Amino acid sequence: MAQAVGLGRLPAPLSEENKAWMTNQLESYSTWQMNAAGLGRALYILAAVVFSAVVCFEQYSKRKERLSKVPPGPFQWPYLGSLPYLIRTVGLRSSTRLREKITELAMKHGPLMFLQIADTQIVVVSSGKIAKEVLVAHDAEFYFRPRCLVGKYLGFDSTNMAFAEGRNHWRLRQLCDKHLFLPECFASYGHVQKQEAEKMLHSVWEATKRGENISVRHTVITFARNSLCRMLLGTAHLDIENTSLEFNKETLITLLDEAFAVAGETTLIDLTPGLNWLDFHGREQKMKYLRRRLEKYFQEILDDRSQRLDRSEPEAFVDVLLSLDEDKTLSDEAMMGVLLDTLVAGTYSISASVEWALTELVRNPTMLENVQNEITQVVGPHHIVEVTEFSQLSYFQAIVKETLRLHPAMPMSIPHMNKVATPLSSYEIPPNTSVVVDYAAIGRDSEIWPNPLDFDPRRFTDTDAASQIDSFKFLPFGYGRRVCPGANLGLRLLQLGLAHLVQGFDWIPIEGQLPHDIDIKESSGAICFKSTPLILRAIPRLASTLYEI
Ligand code: HEM
Repeated sequence: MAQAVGLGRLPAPLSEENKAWMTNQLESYSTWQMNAAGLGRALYILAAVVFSAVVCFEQYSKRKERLSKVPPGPFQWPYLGSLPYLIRTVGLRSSTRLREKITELAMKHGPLMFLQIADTQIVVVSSGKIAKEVLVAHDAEFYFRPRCLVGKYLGFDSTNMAFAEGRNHWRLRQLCDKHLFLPECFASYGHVQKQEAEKMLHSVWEATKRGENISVRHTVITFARNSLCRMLLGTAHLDIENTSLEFNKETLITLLDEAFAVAGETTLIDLTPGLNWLDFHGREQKMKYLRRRLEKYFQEILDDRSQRLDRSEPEAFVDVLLSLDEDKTLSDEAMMGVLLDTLVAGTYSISASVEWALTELVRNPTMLENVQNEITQVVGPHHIVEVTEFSQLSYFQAIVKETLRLHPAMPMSIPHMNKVATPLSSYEIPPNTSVVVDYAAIGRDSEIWPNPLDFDPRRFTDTDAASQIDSFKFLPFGYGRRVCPGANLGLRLLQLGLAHLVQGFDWIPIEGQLPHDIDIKESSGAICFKSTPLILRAIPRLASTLYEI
């Protein structure tokens, strides 16, 4: 046995047998250790799997329970909903087929459809019966508007009429109803509307003398925009040659056209705030820039009108707004919002409707002849039709109503929204759901309208349109608290414009086209125009003195 100085007795070296035994023990220990670690890991994985399964199951059950309460709709992926399908069929940043696709899906899934797109829930209503529940029984619940980029920028932080809510909305509507939209108010601007209609007649006549074809859309937009601008902003600034101020007619036309184009182009990104970060094309930047220009433009008008205001005799609606608001309860933004709202909503919806009516009349020459004969019978050959004569023109009125049924200028409502869970039919609509009423689908419902896609004014010759609206058979102006406030004014200008064009001219397709070559494809966008502008030949049919102004 070895002896080391100061270390005491050292253990004897291991025998070969012991060494082997130890190695064996160590090996089995490390195998055991490895097995234990593996087991731990396995248990950990198992726990994670069980936990995930429980969470998934819970999520699945919740989702199943939630989906069992909401109306039917297309297949929904967890978190993404129907986004992948819509991206595939419509595209993320395209507005072209979105409305069409939604209507198509609703035809497949029923008159009350639920659509989940990422973080946004949408309900689409396409029958009059359910629309009545939304707009009458639950009008107070579905009266709100979802937040969106258009409301933020072009609605001047949702202070305008289309996006304001609660007291602010109610106040704006009261004010506009009382000073602009009541028949006796807009009738007081009758001379302005008449002058603009006569100017339109004159401009078409001049174009026929030059042998030009007529762009009906351009002609009617000019008439509607000029009429509304003069009623809302006054005549002065439209004609003024004032180099120190930015406002002039050209600026206004550009701004309104841009606002109309931007506001109408709803894409999937607009519908779903959670996808706003995908706005690589800078739509938000475009709106921001447009809002700055609109603000500058309208501020100059407000300042200018405030200075020149003769409080005893307001010339235009803007003067009424300013004189009513000496206590400053209406912000400048709210005034700008209302002016922009009414100019854009009014100009383009009236023009789209007149263009559709004339499209159908040229496609059906007998109807055009019949309506011209009726106007000649009632009005005679020596003067141009007056607003007071419209009530005697029953066939003409039927044409207007049939146009609004088959081609409503605003085919879908601006989205409504509920803030609390709301029962609808036998379902429950979760809070913060956007509710879109498909007004076009209601007017084309084959259960109510036989051959719904045929343009047939006889549907309205013997019936009272108001009762059709009250029974929710067609709703061109919406209904309830969000009903179009400009419906009566819109109808008046639509009739005025159409009656002048139809009385003043025979309308025929341009050379090389037959009546039925004129297509009735619809544009995308919130306001639905014919997809290609209507270009026609006009042939004067009255004594030339009637076209002079
Ligand atoms: C043929 C003419 C017109 C048609 C077919 C039409 C149709 C409509 C429709 C369907 C709505 C949406 C209702 C909803 O959200 O459920 C609406 C709203 C609106 N319209 Fe019209 N409109 C016309 C003319 C006008 C005119 C001339 C003006 C103003 C001068 C106007 C101003 C508005 C405004 C401000 C709103 C938003 C109302 C709110 O949210 O409280 N519209 N319109």
